[in-house]
Amino acid sequence: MARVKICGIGTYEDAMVAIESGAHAIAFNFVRASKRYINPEKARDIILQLPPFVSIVGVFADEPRYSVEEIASLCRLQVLQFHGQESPEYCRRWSYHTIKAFRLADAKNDIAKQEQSNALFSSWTALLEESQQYDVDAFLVDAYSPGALGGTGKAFDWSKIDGPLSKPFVLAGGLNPDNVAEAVRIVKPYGVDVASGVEVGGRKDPAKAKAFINAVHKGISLYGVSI
Ligand SMILES: O=C(O)c1ccccc1N[C@@H]1O[C@H](COP(=O)(O)O)[C@@H](O)[C@H]1O
Repeated sequence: MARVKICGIGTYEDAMVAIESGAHAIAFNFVRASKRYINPEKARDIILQLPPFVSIVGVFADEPRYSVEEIASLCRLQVLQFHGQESPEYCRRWSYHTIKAFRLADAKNDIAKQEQSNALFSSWTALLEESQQYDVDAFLVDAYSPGALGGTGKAFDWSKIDGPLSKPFVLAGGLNPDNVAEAVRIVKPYGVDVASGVEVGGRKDPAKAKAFINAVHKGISLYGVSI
């Protein structure tokens, strides 16, 4: 089945909801502008109480390299997700697994002029071309939502995905228990990532998280192969 990452862990309870539901990875958000931002010390306190065999991911956006290094070491992160305008050079030579996130808008006109960025595209071809510059371990594609870097619960038009990326592909943006089985069937991603879709009142919800992972099981697919 597709790997599942639950993003935006804010409490120990959130983490255990994700883990007990069967998530393969959980993510802590260190993007200061995010409503899911967590202070690194608080994240560390949670992480040190967690059981093994779960990948711990840190989400960053245009954070200076030294600061990412500090947080990754403090929190014993295993994976870094770069969700801003990080360059190919910035994304190289980390001693952690790395994921570069791009955002895909449904149409060119949707993109506000002041938001043009090297991580924001309206065509799969352009995204694919840019991705070739990056030496990372996986790519994540999220929806474009004006004024936000991610975590908005908005999906993009999956039919725009046209051809494989060179590294494992994580689908994100507006996934929830009702649409993720179809998303997995259509897109056949390596993994799926969810924040809003498993929350109630800003906290991870056990029923939604379990329903999400059950639905991923129904969609199946890992690397495009049904297993
Ligand atoms: O979750 C956030 O608040 C966030 C903020 C800034 C960058 C990334 C963020 N989260 C990522 O957004 C996507 C999709 O979230 P959603 O399921 O649509 O709510 C996911 O990749 C998160 O890692």
